[in-house]
Amino acid sequence: MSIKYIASSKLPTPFGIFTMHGFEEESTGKEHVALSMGDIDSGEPVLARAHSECLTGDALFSMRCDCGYQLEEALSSIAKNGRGVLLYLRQEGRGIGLLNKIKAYNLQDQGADTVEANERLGFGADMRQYDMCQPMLEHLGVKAIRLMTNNPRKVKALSEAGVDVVERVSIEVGRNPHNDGYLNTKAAKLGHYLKTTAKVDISHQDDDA
Ligand SMILES: Nc1nc2c(ncn2[C@@H]2O[C@H](COP(=O)(O)OP(=O)(O)OP(=O)(O)O)[C@@H](O)[C@H]2O)c(=O)[nH]1
Ligand SMILES: [Zn+2]
Repeated sequence: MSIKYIASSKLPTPFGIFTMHGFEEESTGKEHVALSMGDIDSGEPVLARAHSECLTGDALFSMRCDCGYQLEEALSSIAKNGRGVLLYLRQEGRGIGLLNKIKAYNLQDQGADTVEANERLGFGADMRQYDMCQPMLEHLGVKAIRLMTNNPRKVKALSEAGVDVVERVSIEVGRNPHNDGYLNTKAAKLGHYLKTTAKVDISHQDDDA
């Protein structure tokens, strides 16, 4: 994929001062951002996250998913570590876009799980691509990463795209009653490395009492 580097600036956050780098996909015009901190071009593996956009979780405090919590955890871990990079990838709703994600949420409100909802709308469960990551990391001088993710497909896709992922670092945060089922579905159907919460069906417990 052809990616054009556009500009960099400071980005002060509650976690520390990052440098923000803006990139543009030449074929689609999609804009992606990298936030970096510390020395990331020394060749030493860099703590990294490739975070796909989730407007609802990242900006609107949604508790339906774990995205906002993971974004915060990733930035906080990078700051504590003193060096690292977060790629903020503009592929909302696992690549189906915001408005389709709202349609998918509507189906989930009626009982579908996150995978079934995508499929009912005619999409695959996960439509994302990670081809932009390698050129973004190369521009930043990053040679190898320790990737914060629970998603085995992400590790595989990044490796296949030419990124040297030397380690997977677990990032399991933010489980709550609103995203419990969503996280269990991610583990069961998408293969995420997440502890699942056991569901005990108590609906018939008193039937013979
Ligand atoms: N279609 C759809 N997309 C969702 C739903 N919930 C969250 N998303 C999107 O899923 C993506 C989550 O991306 P990541 O944070 O990279 O998470 P991940 O691939 O599950 O893997 P991790 O690295 O373990 O977090 C974002 O693009 C969200 O907008 C949903 O119910 N339906
Ligand atoms: Zn989300």
